[in-house]
Amino acid sequence: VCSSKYVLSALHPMWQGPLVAPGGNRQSPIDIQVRKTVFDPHFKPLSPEYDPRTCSQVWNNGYSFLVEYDDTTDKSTLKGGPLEDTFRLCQFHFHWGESNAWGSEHTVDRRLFPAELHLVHWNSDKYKLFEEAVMEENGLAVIGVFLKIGNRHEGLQKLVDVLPAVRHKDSVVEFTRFDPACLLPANIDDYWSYAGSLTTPPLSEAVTWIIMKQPIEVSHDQLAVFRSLLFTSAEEEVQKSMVNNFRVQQPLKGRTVRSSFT
Ligand SMILES: NS(=O)(=O)c1ccc(C(=O)O)c(S(=O)(=O)NCCc2ccccc2)c1
Ligand SMILES: [Zn+2]
Repeated sequence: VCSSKYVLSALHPMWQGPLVAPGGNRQSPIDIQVRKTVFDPHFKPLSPEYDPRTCSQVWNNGYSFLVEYDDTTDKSTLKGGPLEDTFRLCQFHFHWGESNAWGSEHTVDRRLFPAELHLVHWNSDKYKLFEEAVMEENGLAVIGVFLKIGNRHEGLQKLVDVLPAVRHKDSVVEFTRFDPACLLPANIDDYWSYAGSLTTPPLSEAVTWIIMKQPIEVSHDQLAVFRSLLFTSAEEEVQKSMVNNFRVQQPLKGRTVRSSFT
């Protein structure tokens, strides 16, 4: 399990974090200007190998909902692509808007998507724990997948069906045997990669981002269930809809975005 309450509970009021982390020169998210990306012929095929049995729970941390995986062994890993080491899956979550017009964190030539999926992995070759890896520049690898409105996503529906059980902040529900590979697009060979950061506090500059070119399709109704979640806990008088949980875009600061395709 890679995210702990103490960090995240302080998350909500400042979840956008400072506009630019003090001294940050590799902050995320960014706009991917396709014509400025550089093809890297050395990228290997990306090889996600996920074991659905490592899926453990869904919790609402007051910022998004996280689907958490048991990351005490190398059962669900990501290798290849731009990565030199083996990275262990610890959680996935989403960012979305109050309307279908926006919601993603990254953009492609300024194009916004209604939502974005992040699969968070940490470098288990070099570090023993997520909390260690998150402090290191090669510590994390996050796969980003854009969501667009279209056909209902059958694989996602199992997750959508349990979301009402985690409506409030700090609620948790058991969730097992979910294969996150079903949320990847058909084509995982075409992606962009750049050196960036967490988009939530502590905004650590530890992330190798791998952004898929091909979006996945989800239905309007499925995304509407995301918006039925709440930022607030059951005790709070005023309930706030969990929407627009994305960070503002950050300056590229001279970074190169590499592509796996021409
Ligand atoms: N958009 S993102 O991929 O950058 C991201 C968003 C949310 C979280 C999270 O934990 O909620 C995470 S996390 O799982 O990496 N946790 C980061 C906060 C944290 C740091 C150190 C120890 C525990 C939690 C990442
Ligand atoms: Zn994220």
